[in-house]
Amino acid sequence: MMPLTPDQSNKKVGSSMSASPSPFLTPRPERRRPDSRGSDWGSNRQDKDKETNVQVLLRCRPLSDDELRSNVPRVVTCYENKREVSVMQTLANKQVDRVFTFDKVFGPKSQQRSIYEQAIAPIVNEVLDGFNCTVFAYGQTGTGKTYTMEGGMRNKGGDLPAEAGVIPRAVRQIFDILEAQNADYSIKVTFLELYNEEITDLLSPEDNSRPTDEKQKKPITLMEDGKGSVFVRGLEEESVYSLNEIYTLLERGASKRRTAETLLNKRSSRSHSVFTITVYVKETVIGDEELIKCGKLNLVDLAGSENILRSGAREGRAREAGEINKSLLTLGRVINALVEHSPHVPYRDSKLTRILRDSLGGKTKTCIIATISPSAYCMEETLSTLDYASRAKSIKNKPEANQKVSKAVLLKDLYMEIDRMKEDIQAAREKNGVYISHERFAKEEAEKKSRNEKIEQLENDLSLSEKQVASFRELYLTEQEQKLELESELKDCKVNLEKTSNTLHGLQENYKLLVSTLKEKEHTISKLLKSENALIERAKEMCTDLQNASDDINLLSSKLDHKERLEAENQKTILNFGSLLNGSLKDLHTTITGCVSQQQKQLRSMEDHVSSYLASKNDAAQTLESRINKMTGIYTSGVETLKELANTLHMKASSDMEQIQSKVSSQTLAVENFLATAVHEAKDVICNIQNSIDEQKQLLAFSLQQQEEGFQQSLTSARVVSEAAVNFFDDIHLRSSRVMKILEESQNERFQQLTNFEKKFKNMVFEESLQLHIHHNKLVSQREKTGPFSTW
Ligand SMILES: Nc1ncnc2c1ncn2[C@@H]1O[C@H](COP(=O)(O)OP(=O)(O)OP(=O)(O)O)[C@@H](O)[C@H]1O
Repeated sequence: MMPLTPDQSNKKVGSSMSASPSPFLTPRPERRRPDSRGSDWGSNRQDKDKETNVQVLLRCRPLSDDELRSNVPRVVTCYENKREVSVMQTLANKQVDRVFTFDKVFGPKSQQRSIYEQAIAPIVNEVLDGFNCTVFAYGQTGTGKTYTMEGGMRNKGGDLPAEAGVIPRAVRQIFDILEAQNADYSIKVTFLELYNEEITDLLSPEDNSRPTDEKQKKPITLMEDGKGSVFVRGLEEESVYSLNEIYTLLERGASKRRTAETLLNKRSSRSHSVFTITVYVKETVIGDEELIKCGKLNLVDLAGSENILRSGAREGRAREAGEINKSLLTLGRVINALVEHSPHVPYRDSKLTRILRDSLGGKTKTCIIATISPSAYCMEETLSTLDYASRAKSIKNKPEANQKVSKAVLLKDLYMEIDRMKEDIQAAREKNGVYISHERFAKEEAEKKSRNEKIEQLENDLSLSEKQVASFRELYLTEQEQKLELESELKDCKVNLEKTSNTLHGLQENYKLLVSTLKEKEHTISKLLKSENALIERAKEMCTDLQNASDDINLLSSKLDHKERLEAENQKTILNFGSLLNGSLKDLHTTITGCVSQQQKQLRSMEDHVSSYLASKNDAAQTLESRINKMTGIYTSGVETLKELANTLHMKASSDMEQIQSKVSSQTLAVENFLATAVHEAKDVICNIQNSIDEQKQLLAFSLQQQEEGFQQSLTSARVVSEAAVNFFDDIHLRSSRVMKILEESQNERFQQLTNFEKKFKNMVFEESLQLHIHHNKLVSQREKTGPFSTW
């Protein structure tokens, strides 16, 4: 490594926040030459036209241990691949997700290293290419701005720890690249703090003669260089030659930063800090001239935007928070004005915005890291940060590479700087007298000596540069000659141009003609299009009709299906009913047959009964007859005996005959009367019996007849019932088959109608497409006739 201008002492200079490479106050444009890395270094004219948006990255920190312990709900989800972050918001009892998109999104699990490699390393490369770049962290207090920007500085062994943030990593990358290129370089750093609108130098050496507060925080002024750029006058600019040196400075500066414990962060930064690293790299160029390339990286850690009540800030802290919010508010207004392209951008309203002027809407390449917390308790601030960052995405900067400075210029600038410093010292002496310690005097003397040596060296370089200027002059002359040649070429070109313009005129006439034909054609085409549209409309209507018809058919077929299903169900029910009825008829039939057979049995038994009864009656009549016959026999024998007795008596006593005769005759008369009455009675009895038998017979016959009639009647009624059931089923069957037939017919009819309609439709479409085709052909032939220039 060969550090350029090894200026061993600290020096006080005006540190510019603008694009001009401090400490060279008047950088001059030099001839452009290709960069050793292959980039078009110094291609400022091209760069000027290139607008780039401010890059906005979002980082969401993990929940802290306290938050995890108290089970704080998370409302933020990061989708790193989609570069989106969504916040779950509850509005009027409804969950609403607000989604924001950024250039890059880093979730709670993302590591310092990956953030650096993905987002910051390319920016550092741009710095080494001669651009001014700014990275700043913005977010609510306690969301990890300082963690992201600083993190852990270095391990005991000097290595970077895993939690090292953007600043230590950027510094390391710069050194690593320059060393690897074996470049001739010089690095200078400044570290300032902006607290309650006062700038202090975090790198100034401690002065033990001053009271504690004063010695640590020397106010420094912000000045404008008259060209719109801002620089900080009196800011310590330290030259650094090694990584360790820079880390020591960083640690010293960081330890001086004002921090305090708030409810939201145990070590809350109460100020904005700006760490600037300026890299000068010597370039070898054609001839003897040496050019110096300069790039600057501003790493800004803003104080946290905070809700004063929630952060628990009071009195001094509250004023602090108020100032912080005020400067952040101005930053917000500046961002809004830039996004809305307002004619006035209120940069001057706060020191923070004055310092960041070139980074917002200027020539610097800027990257904002917005930090948020996933906690539901911080949702309001998270949404405000996301809105802020989203708006910042639209800010456009016009990055320009810093112009390279020749050594001569550098030398001149250094002289001027020395003069100015001398003037400063003189002024200071004249005012109060200045005390400089021996040590410091010796140091400054040594510094002066080395500077003088440097000046000498630069003077040598200057003479070389002058030689180079001479060669450039020659180059200029040749270029002048070339210019003359070009001018004559230009004249020729003009003549050609005139000719071409004449041809163009002719062509324009042609064009007009063509335009009119084109218009006509367009008219025809528009008509054609209209008819086409009409056709399309009709086709659409037909399609809708067809659709409707098909819908109807579908409906009908679904209805038919339904009906068929119903009929099938009905038939099933009827069949069931029929089988049931058949069963019951069979049962009835069996019951009736059983009944008939029973009745027949009964009749038969009755007949048997009657016949046995008649037989018994007959027997009784016969016994009665036999008895009567016997009685008649007895009577006749009695009569004969009586006649014999009368004869004997007649024989025995003739005297008493008359008496006896009279008696006998009376007796006979009596007996005869008795017999006559007995016979009569017997005859009556027989007659009665006969009558009763007849009556019984009649009764039996009548009951038999009635039974038979009843049986016949039940038989006929059963027959009638079964006949009626059969008729009923036949009727149902007939009706269902008729319905089926009707349905089939209607279906066929519909189908026929549809096929007819389809045919008609196809015919129509065919005819219309034919017509279209004919039209189209006509038009094509017309176009072909009118010539090749006509277009559709
Ligand atoms: N990504 C992260 N991973 C782990 N810890 C983190 C992360 N971000 C922040 N922290 C921790 O959260 C705490 C607050 O972070 P930090 O001080 O960086 O916040 P800040 O935004 O700078 O706050 P302030 O604005 O108050 O200075 C610290 O203890 C830090 O270590």
